[in-house]
Amino acid sequence: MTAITAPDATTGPLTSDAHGAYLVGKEPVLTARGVSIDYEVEPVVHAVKDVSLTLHRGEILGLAGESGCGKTTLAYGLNRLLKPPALLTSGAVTFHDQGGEDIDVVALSGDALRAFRWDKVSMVFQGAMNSLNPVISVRDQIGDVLKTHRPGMSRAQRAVRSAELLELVGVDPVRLDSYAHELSGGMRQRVMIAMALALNPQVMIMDEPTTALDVVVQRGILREIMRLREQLEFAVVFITHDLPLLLEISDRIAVMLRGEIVELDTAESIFQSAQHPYTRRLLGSFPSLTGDRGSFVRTGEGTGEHQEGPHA
Ligand SMILES: Nc1ncnc2c1ncn2[C@@H]1O[C@H](COP(=O)(O)OP(=O)(O)OP(=O)(O)O)[C@@H](O)[C@H]1O
Repeated sequence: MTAITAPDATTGPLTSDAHGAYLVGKEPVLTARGVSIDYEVEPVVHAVKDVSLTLHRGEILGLAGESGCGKTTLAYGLNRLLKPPALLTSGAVTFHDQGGEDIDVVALSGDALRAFRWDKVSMVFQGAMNSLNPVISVRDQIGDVLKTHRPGMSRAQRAVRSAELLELVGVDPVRLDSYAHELSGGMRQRVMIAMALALNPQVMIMDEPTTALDVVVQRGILREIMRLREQLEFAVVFITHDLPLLLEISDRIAVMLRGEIVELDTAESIFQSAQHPYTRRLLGSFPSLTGDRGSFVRTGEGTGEHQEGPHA
């Protein structure tokens, strides 16, 4: 088996071909069993149907499928972010905490639920970069997360941690004094990722985290996420329409069709030997995945993005 090396921060593919090797011996961190979620409207929308999956420590699990298949609804269900008319009608979601405790996510409420979100599982939303508060500095926004969830931290400790978090995501800590409008889209998204990382979550759910950004900025941020995942060992549920991208970054990919997971396998197997006709159709709908050029997906060759700097 090929040895795993950290991808170079500035050049080369986002991740190595041996990615799937991360799963060997890894414990589960989040499991969903028989999860069904409806939107209680007229007529009822069965958005997620009997979904079961296991996310392992440090794993990147890609969720693929066309618009409306239920990816976001499932992700919200995993993090207990569903709001009416969405309702989890059946199933279990269990978080397997680092200390060995199993947490019944569906049963959480009140303070325990608030602590669980951010602390154990955090989320970077689609378009999150637009949700930074325009009248509060980056310092105070990161500080607020720390103040709420780590009340024992002093102001000085919060300042140190906030600077460290910006450095982690490739933003110069002088930006702590900036406001959202003073930052580029890429920087704002990096700040959102810094906030999601603030409490050292064991799982991050990322829903189209870079879709609104241009390709060079997107790849810079993704590379940072890949590097941080190796450094901090959080697991990622990564949602995007961009199947070529998912094949490149994911350890495993779950393919959703009309609320169900129709195929779940390693990225390699999905690419080489997809079993479900829908998966094959989905792969076929991306010209870059077919023919000779398809090879760039697993190697990063020929994408013309090697000259890009790390702080795009
Ligand atoms: N508030 C709502 N009320 C009723 N139906 C909804 C609501 N939100 C989503 N749905 C429906 O639930 C289904 C799943 O939607 P969801 O947003 O989870 O899909 P998705 O795969 O994430 O799509 P996209 O990639 O476009 O975000 C769709 O049929 C959608 O129309």
